[in-house]
Amino acid sequence: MSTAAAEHSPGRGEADGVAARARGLTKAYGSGETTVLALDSVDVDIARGRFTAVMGPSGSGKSTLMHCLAGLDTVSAGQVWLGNTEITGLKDRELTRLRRDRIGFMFQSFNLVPTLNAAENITLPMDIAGRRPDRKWLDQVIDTLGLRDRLTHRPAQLSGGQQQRVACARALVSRPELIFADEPTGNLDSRSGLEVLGFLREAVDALGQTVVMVTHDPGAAAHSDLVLFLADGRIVDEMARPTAPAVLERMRLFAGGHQQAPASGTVPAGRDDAARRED
Ligand SMILES: Nc1ncnc2c1ncn2[C@@H]1O[C@H](COP(=O)(O)OP(=O)(O)OP(=O)(O)O)[C@@H](O)[C@H]1O
Repeated sequence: MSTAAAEHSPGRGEADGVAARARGLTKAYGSGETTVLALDSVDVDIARGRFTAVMGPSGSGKSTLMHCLAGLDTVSAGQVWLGNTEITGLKDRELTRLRRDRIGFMFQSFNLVPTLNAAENITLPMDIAGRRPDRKWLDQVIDTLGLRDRLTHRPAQLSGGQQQRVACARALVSRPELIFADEPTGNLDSRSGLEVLGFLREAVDALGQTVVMVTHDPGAAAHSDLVLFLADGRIVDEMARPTAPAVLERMRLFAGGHQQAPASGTVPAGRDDAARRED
């Protein structure tokens, strides 16, 4: 099915066009009888200035979709655009530059450099690229994420939630067009998970960023504006203004008998209580 996230977005200001788009996106792994069709002709529009969650049973193609939209993986067929740039067909070097300049990534493992302090970790990608961060924006990100008094701490001196906030700031610092978050709360206790979701929400609401988050957790998905449901490599449904019970119910419908219970440490739903800072 084709999604039209921009039309479905709730009233948090107008969505401003499409940040990423795929048409007929197909990804097959292997060949012959062992071929796995991870994505089966997916059409999707990711609305700019929105928080989109991608859900689905294990193996439904969530990570593959994210990797193909982010230019981290090649496609077997179809087209992908970031803004107006078609990324399918770009050469490796062009893709590397596009990812560096226009996309932010947050993964389950924070990938912070242990010998660098928080401030150095935040600006590392820009330092590597030889670019200077916009000081005003950097300050805004640091304050929004509540990291001002943690900047000189190294990762080992920070809690899991604080480390994930640093990872979030690092993803935001170049003011990317699109932030991809793969299970960003997966390694966190529920309170830290809530914090991170609150900050992703704020990145969208206060800083105007666009976030796509892959998650297994209906409570986490409930913080988004729109949930896309994947099953067997296809987008089979979407839900605007999600709530955790409604997402869980929809997951049950699409899991085809092997429904996943939310993991322990599941993040409770609700946006309003999400931004509690524990400093
Ligand atoms: N490198 C690969 N080689 C072969 N098959 C792969 C590869 N990567 C993914 N697949 C297969 O593609 C399908 C989709 O995988 P993907 O990781 O995108 O699913 P997912 O929904 O993210 O799963 P999970 O929730 O378990 O992370 C699965 O059947 C998987 O086994």
